[in-house]
Amino acid sequence: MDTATMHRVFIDGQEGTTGLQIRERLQGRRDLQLLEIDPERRKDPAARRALINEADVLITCLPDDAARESIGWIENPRTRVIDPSTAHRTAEGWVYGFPELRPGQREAVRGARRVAVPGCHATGFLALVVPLVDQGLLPRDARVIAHSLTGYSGGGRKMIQAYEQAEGARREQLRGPRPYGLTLQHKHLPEMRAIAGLDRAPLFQPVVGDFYKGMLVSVPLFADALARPATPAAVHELYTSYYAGEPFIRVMPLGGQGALEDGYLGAVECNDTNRLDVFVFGKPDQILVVARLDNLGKGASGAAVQNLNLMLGAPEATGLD
Ligand SMILES: NC(=O)C1=CN([C@@H]2O[C@H](COP(=O)(O)OP(=O)(O)OC[C@H]3O[C@@H](n4cnc5c(N)ncnc54)[C@H](OP(=O)(O)O)[C@@H]3O)[C@@H](O)[C@H]2O)C=CC1
Ligand SMILES: CC(=O)N[C@@H](CCC(=O)OP(=O)(O)O)C(=O)O
Repeated sequence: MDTATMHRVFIDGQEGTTGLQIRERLQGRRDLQLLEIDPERRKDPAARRALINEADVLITCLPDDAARESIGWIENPRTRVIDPSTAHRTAEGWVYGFPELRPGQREAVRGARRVAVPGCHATGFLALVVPLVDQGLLPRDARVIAHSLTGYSGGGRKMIQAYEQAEGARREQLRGPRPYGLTLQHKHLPEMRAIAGLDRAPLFQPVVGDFYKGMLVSVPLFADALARPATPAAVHELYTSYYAGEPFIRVMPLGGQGALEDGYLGAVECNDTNRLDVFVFGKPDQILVVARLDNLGKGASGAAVQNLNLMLGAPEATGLD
């Protein structure tokens, strides 16, 4: 393909955690031309503005305010946007970039001019909860609880440095898992509630651990609080048929058979892929559903590239599948 027919992509924030991972996934793509900014000028508004308006697709791997600013500089009507930041996930005029979420979503992404990449915790949560709500098993007014265990890369460059450069007593402290979001106001709550169509936000509590990446999002359910009687096997069957044919979502055997090690569920087995594994555990009166993903894969950069491919009419595979 010559450069005149290649899709021009500009990653604003190309040196950050998400930006670097997107670039890695796009390496070697012959249908794309990556517009590179001079590293010395990567925060220079004039240099960024020029590339933004040269691009067919702008990907904003930036803090929320910088992402809003970058998108505000678009003058070229051809420039489409993929925004991995938190700024537009429930905003009017934006498509939520989770193609597998429900029928029609993939088509909506294909035709979209503005796509918001879901948050990593929200990706796991919604993969579990949307099928239950849409199939009428989980009432919209349910009181939903969710936990998430995540690697530290989700906290961006600063947190990565904090973990990787710690020494002495501080290093010892960081070995232990650390619950956070303890005001119960995590920034993913608005998208969790709105996209799932729940009447109220879940009670959500994440934990960060001393490992680079990998994520387990879990939602416990009492069987008698569901809209109709359901066993773990019935919930497993529901997910299996809901996600049938989806290349990146894998419903694992009931009870995690064959996927647990001495009864333990690993958090890192989807790393370096765009995959999300769904697990169903339980006994007759209690059900636990768990999503496993790479927080930097299906939880961020993999999802961004999957959306980019759909928008460009390219094969959906993300380079690291
Ligand atoms: N959708 C998802 O699942 C995920 C999304 N994110 C989101 O993606 C965005 C980036 O996160 P992440 O990659 O982890 O963050 P990082 O901190 O690793 O990277 C952000 C990058 O943006 C640069 N930057 C900051 N301000 C400006 C500016 N005004 N102009 C140009 N560059 C700027 C930073 O440079 P410097 O370091 O020099 O300041 C850094 O290189 C955030 O909004 C985050 O919320 C993150 C993880 C998952
Ligand atoms: C460990 C850690 O701090 N993780 C981040 C994950 C952020 C994320 O997924 O993404 P967005 O920034 O795009 O929302 C957090 O929980 O806020």
